[in-house]
Amino acid sequence: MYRKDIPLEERLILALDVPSVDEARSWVRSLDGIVRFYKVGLQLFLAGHFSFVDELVESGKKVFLDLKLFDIPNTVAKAMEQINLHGVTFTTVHAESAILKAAVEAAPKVGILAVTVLTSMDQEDLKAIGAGASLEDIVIARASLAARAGCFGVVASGKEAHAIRRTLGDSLVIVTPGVRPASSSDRGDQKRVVTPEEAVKNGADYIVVGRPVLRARDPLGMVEKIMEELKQSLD
Ligand SMILES: O=C(O)c1cc(=O)[nH]c(=O)n1[C@@H]1O[C@H](COP(=O)(O)O)[C@@H](O)[C@H]1O
Repeated sequence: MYRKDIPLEERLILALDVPSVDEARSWVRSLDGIVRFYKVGLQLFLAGHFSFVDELVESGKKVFLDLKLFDIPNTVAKAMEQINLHGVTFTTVHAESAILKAAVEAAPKVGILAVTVLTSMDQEDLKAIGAGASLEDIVIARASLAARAGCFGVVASGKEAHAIRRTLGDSLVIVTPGVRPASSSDRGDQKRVVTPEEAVKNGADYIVVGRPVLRARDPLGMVEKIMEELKQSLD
């Protein structure tokens, strides 16, 4: 079951996967009063650095800084110390025990989300890198590491959200990307997709959406549709 204490306007995290700060600003402006939570990923961070992150935070938006850190614990801890200075709500770290523990310790002000298995991967992709276990077992193993390391939550596909809830209860928030509204036929590079409704029903607390909004003919209409679907899916 998803967490009940999160306002509806914060459950949709818009992925600002755009090449410039100007474009990002224009999205945020056009969604003022509708979307309150934004994800800054590698592309935009490399364009706008922390000054754009600070601008978003100062304007009252919540920021998910998605840099998917993966390095030795000391290096991740030093990077996390920088992130800890900027008022971001969530940031991502790949799920390995010592790395997660180092990240949590170094950034007490940031909600650390452990990346389980990317939504662009399927069982075949895992096999190709020598992982013999089932995709779901790997997601559960990584989510369990996240819980033990004191992470705030995990990034996981809506396909495995239910299994995470079944195994770990509601100790972690679940942030779900790879979301495609039923009307959207374009999955892009995503292999494990769910609708907003399926994500919530399976236990996701937040959904992350990029291209279905950014490439929509009517982006505002798409956001409203997703919000409405979220609202209907919450009890
Ligand atoms: O950490 C993430 O946010 C993430 C994890 C994951 O497993 N899959 C995934 O798609 N994402 C991010 O979620 C967003 C999804 O974008 P769209 O596929 O365009 O909706 C992108 O910014 C990805 O970087």
